[in-house]
Amino acid sequence: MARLTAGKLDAADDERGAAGASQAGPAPVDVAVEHIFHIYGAGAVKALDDVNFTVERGRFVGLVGPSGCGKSSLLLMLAGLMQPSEGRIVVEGTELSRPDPERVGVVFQEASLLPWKTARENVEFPLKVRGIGKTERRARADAFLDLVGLSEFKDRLPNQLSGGMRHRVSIARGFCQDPHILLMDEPFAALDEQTRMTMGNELLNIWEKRRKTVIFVTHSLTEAVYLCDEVVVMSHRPGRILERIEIDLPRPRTYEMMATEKFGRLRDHIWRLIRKD
Ligand SMILES: Nc1ncnc2c1ncn2[C@@H]1O[C@H](COP(=O)(O)OP(=O)(O)OP(=O)(O)O)[C@@H](O)[C@H]1O
Repeated sequence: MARLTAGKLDAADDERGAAGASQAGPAPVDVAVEHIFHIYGAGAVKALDDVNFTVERGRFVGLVGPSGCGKSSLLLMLAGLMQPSEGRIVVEGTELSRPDPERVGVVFQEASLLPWKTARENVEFPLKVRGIGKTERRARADAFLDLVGLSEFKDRLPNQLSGGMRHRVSIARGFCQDPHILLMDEPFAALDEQTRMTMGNELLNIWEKRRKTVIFVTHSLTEAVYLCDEVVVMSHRPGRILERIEIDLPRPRTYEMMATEKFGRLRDHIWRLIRKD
């Protein structure tokens, strides 16, 4: 599997100084979720109830909570794809009122690739839409396909790839757009456990190199603890924030850490919060 050797990626490093997490002092707030309330369909379903939190630049933040608590709704709002009934989302100091893929990119649960385009063309496509020239977009797509270990498969169509490979293409496409903030809605949910673990490690490898701000929705508490700097725990619907939990495990994360007492304590704590709610 490709590692972090793609020189082109260094050249494209984030001009915002996205490695803010490693700089002295607190990193700037990248995303502020300000008192979000949301009601679907003429008051029939109250989905979110005063959701309020901030995410600092360069952090990997998990969003967990019981099924139907409003995680996907919140992510759609963070992507500018849906407006809340009340409250606002502020990204880099500006209110987000519409999709802005240069600032906020999204990787959905379904790999959602265009079936008639090759892996490389799929990764390139959003760059093409943004008017980036062929040479540059191809170089960027190839670098990220290399990073997710798919250099040899870049000319294959999605139906010629395994489920795990399609997800890798999808993740390469998300990072390739080089958004400041990357939203991920259960990107590995459809994968078997082994592929899921591998993909989690690949994602961390890319993130450690790029230090994007990541907001990652998952149902897996193990995955949340393993990947994240912080886990935001939501209540049953209508979703509220129950607690923000700092995951103070060292990086790089390793498989062995999962067997430690600290890892177990963090996971149990989140589980008890969700269960008792
Ligand atoms: N378009 C809609 N119209 C009406 N109700 C909706 C709509 N979309 C979502 N809901 C309801 O809003 C609530 C929150 O849904 P949402 O999909 O955001 O939750 P979730 O936490 O992502 O769920 P899951 O973990 O099961 O994916 C649920 O009760 C859902 O049924």
